[in-house]
Amino acid sequence: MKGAMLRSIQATLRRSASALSSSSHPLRRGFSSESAPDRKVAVLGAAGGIGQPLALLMKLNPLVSKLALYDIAGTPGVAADVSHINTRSEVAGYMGEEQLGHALEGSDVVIIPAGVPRKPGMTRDDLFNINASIVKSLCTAIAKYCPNALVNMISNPVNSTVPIAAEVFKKAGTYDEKKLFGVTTLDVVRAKTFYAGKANVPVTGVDVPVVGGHAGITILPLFSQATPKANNLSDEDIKALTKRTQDGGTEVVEAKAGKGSATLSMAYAGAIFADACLKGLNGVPDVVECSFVQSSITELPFFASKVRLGKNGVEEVLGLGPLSDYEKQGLESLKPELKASIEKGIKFANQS
Ligand SMILES: NC(=O)c1ccc[n+]([C@@H]2O[C@H](COP(=O)([O-])OP(=O)(O)OC[C@H]3O[C@@H](n4cnc5c(N)ncnc54)[C@H](O)[C@@H]3O)[C@@H](O)[C@H]2O)c1
Ligand SMILES: O=C(O)C[C@H](O)C(=O)O
Repeated sequence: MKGAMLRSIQATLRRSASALSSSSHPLRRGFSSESAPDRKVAVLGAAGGIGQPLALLMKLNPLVSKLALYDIAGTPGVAADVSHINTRSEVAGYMGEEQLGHALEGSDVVIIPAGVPRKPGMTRDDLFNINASIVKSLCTAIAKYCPNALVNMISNPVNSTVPIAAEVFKKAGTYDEKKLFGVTTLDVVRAKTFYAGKANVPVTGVDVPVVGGHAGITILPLFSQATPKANNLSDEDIKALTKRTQDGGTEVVEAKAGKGSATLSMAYAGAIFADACLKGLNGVPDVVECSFVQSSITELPFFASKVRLGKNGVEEVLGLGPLSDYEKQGLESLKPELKASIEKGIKFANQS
């Protein structure tokens, strides 16, 4: 019995490794390691629940030549572990504030999953008091040591931490709106999974844009634009899918029952988004992902929508496209909450 189980696990691992090494895998498409330019990626919060699997996935990405893993504790072990994987990038671990500058220097992309996660009963905004200060100090260091890097903000509440980062960069004189991203890819990942399940279509071909922000009703999946089109979904189905996408984070927080929030699916989503940023930097055409960025597609200064990525980061913020009446309502309902979260971040960054 044990032998059969072991053989089955080994077969699964072999299949996963072979899928990852295939040039059609989303994390490998675009360049072979031989033709890709040198790119340094830094992960801040690398010893955490998201940081560790994200470090693994970035180590598997052939577009990365240097991987810097930074945390306030625990990075030497994570870095030693990940560094033994026989892929392109050189890995270095950095621990404690005095090593943060070295971790950041020369970075092309900085991914930030540093900070505390939710426990059941908490909103993402309940994390503000702790995470706002963490993000502020990390962004101050980014402005000093790698002001040209693309910043992928994962730390919650994203609706406030992205405006905080923007204000810190403005004060430092380094702000470039094309280079700051709130990572909302997990909302897209969830919307695709839930839609494929309900519509009974293969998930690999599914696309669903998700706009707005990254908390509760500010997460607005646009199922009217989902592809392939599903004719078997009722209005009630779309409402249920919307609610499940909006509550996806809470579903995981409750299932983990006090042991944190989404880490593995977030690491996957974070790796997909960072890979898209790297492809854009490398000049791969037509790289489009949803992200929470500085925006003028609504009256709000930051908004998540489809974004075309290029050699300088954001190349174009794409519009919302045609919305159903239900989505139009959702859009109007989310604006006051999103506006308040953005303003809270801006106020925090400027008062302390
Ligand atoms: N954007 C999203 O879709 C999304 C999804 C899931 C989680 N998150 C958020 O990501 C964050 C991290 O979640 P997690 O589950 O990995 O938490 P975690 O507690 O497991 O890990 C966080 C890590 O951050 C480190 N850290 C704390 N202060 C730091 C600092 N000043 N500098 C560097 N590192 C620091 C901790 O030492 C820890 O290793 C949370 O805020 C969570 O809400 C966002
Ligand atoms: O829900 C959380 O607190 C974490 C994250 O924002 C998520 O969407 O899973």
